[in-house]
Amino acid sequence: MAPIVSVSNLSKTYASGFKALKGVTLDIEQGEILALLGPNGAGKTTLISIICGIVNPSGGTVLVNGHDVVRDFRETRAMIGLVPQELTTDAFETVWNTVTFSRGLHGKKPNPAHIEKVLKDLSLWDKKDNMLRELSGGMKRRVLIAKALSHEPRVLFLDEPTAGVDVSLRKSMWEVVERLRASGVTIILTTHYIEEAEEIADRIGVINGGEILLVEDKTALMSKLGRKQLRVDLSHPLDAVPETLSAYNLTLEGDGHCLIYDYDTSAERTGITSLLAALAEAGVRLKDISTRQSSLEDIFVEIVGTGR
Ligand SMILES: Nc1ncnc2c1ncn2[C@@H]1O[C@H](COP(=O)(O)OP(=O)(O)OP(=O)(O)O)[C@@H](O)[C@H]1O
Repeated sequence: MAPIVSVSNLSKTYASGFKALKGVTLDIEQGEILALLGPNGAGKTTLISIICGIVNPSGGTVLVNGHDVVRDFRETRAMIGLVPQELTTDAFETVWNTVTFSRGLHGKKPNPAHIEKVLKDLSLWDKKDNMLRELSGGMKRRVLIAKALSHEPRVLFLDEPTAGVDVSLRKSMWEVVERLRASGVTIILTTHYIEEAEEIADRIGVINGGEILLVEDKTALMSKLGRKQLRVDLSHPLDAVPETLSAYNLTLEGDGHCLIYDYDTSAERTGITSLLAALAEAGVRLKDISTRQSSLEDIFVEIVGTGR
């Protein structure tokens, strides 16, 4: 299937001369959840803004369902919903009117039944006649999502949807995202919460310094770059790693009370069995052993740190 969004060789130089995007190429598949991770200033918002037609590119192209975002602006904009970081609508307007108005802005005919469904899905139905200023922060965020869904977009961009949101609301927003995906909407989210990407994304894109460093299936990424660590707590501290264990690349930590062994999860043999035998052979007595899997966060820090 052709990608729903196709970005090729996209660049953006702002009027100040700053190069925010340097030749970004990225295909987004229909129906997936793609999380874009990157440090502050990486270019995430710039990329999203160009796809949504809010910022003009300096070079390259973006196609949404085959339409160019610059040339066929109306068609592409109608297919996209954008949930920005902040609510900028009139605080004295009601939820119902705000969301209904949003639909009209995209040139769609009124459809009260759709607006009702969106508000119900987002648990905002009982607040439909409230003014925005009467809502809690979390409800205001859900209004932003409702606005973005008002015109039935096929692609939804969420720019840090859960920044500053409490844990339970974050989980309920993830459920909303999951339901949207189940209904066929393609979702791209930027986030600083790596745990969020780990939880809900199908693919992870890492962007830094205006360049895409990697786009990969989440599970494949975790198993390819994920490493495991075996921690061996010792009954008696060691001054140094015994000579006979030098082949294992062990590190001694905790004032000699703990040996750390890094191993590759994808390797056929992890070497754990022979390590444990070698430890016994060397007369090293164990108190406890535990393992730790590197998280997406460890992987992210490694990728961004080395710029690979
Ligand atoms: N209008 C502008 N004029 C000049 N430079 C800009 C403009 N907008 C953004 N930039 C610069 O482009 C770079 C990328 O910004 P962008 O907002 O895309 O990053 P981001 O990845 O979304 O960051 P954050 O995670 O902090 O939201 C930053 O260095 C920023 O200062």
